[in-house]
Amino acid sequence: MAAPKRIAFLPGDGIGPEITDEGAKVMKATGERFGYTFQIDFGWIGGSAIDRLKNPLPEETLTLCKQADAVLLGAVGGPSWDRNPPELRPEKALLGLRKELDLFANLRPTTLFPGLEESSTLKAEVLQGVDFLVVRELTGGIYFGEKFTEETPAGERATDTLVYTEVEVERIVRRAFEIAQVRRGKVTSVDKANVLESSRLWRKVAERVAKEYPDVELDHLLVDNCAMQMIRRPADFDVIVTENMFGDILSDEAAILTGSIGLLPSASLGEGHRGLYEPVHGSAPDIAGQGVANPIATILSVALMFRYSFHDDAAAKAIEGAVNDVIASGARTMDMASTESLALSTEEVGDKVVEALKKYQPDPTIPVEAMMSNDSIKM
Ligand SMILES: NC(=O)c1ccc[n+]([C@@H]2O[C@H](COP(=O)([O-])OP(=O)(O)OC[C@H]3O[C@@H](n4cnc5c(N)ncnc54)[C@H](O)[C@@H]3O)[C@@H](O)[C@H]2O)c1
Ligand SMILES: CC(C)[C@H](C(=O)O)[C@@H](O)C(=O)O
Ligand SMILES: [Mg+2]
Repeated sequence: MAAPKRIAFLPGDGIGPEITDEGAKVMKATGERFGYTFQIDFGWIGGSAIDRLKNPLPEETLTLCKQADAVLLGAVGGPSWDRNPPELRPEKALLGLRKELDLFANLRPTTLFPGLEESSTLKAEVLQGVDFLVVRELTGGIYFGEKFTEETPAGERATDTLVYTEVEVERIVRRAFEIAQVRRGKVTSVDKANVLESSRLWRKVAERVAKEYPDVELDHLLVDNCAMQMIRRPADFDVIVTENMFGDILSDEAAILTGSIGLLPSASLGEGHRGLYEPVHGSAPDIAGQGVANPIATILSVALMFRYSFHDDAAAKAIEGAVNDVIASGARTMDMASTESLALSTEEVGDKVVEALKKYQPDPTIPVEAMMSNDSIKM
């Protein structure tokens, strides 16, 4: 048997521990079926790390992540730390980890699960065929620019700067084109080139890179228009590539198409195989500790781990197929259920995915490569 995969396991805050338990359960069940073993190393991160070690991203956690094949993260943050100084905020850990591991490409797929059309606030006919991927730049832009606050005669003045270099834009745009080549061959580059200098650079680089991918169609949208088109004609999108903050906002908006933010997974990748896998949503302090959070975003993030870090599409597809089967069977956590009384717990949904995974049979008439949509990229 191959060497165990090393997993840095970072549950974090709020619902983080509840959902990552289910993610780990599904990861182990997938391992049993597809021949993997795991060395799972726990690390403190976020608010819980501040409370224990006075540091949102302790050195030992960072080392664990650097030594790992993949990182599985729950979420960080919560009201107890909201008044902390910037260096002692839970979110600082997330940004630090992304930067330290150079995870510049954040993939956030959005697909419609048959049977969940009614969970969305949008009309079912608008949602038919929704299957797109937001490729969010993750280590640059306004999140990482110079920031400071100063006293002025007009009172306090706060500054955040939005900076991108050509190299940063090129590598993320290139990644988007590579992904589009194995999807439906369409990239929408989203910017605010009518106002921002950094967006004008973004657009120029996107156009230059596009020439190397004649099989992929490129179009541009201004971010405000994109926010509107995403709910007006969501099925038209294939790959959306955009800068850090626009990607953050647009990917939460995309949750409305699937019916719940509790369904959206993400993979954060660099140049190598190591990746960080986490749900798009946060620590949901309003429902933490109740055992009602939806674990599917985390479980689907584990599927992305198999696909992008272990290059095993069959295993990834098995998890996604099992989630499809569980949703089709009517199993729902509170956020997806039509009435609260019918809702299952976090753990019950995780158990059902494990059961479905054991029974899951790929369709033998479809080769694995043809089943991929959000799938393989050249890395
Ligand atoms: N990656 C991360 O760790 C991450 C991401 C986003 C926000 N945050 C942090 O999380 C905290 C809360 O942020 P927020 O409330 O703006 O966003 P949130 O995503 O935590 O919650 C928004 C809403 O969605 C619901 N929700 C989220 N995940 C759910 C799930 N799995 N199942 C069912 N319902 C779910 C919540 O109950 C809440 O009503 C903040 O401190 C924020 O900084 C962390
Ligand atoms: C918690 C926060 C720093 C983070 C972000 O803005 O990147 C989150 O919203 C996300 O989408 O992963
Ligand atoms: Mg976000």
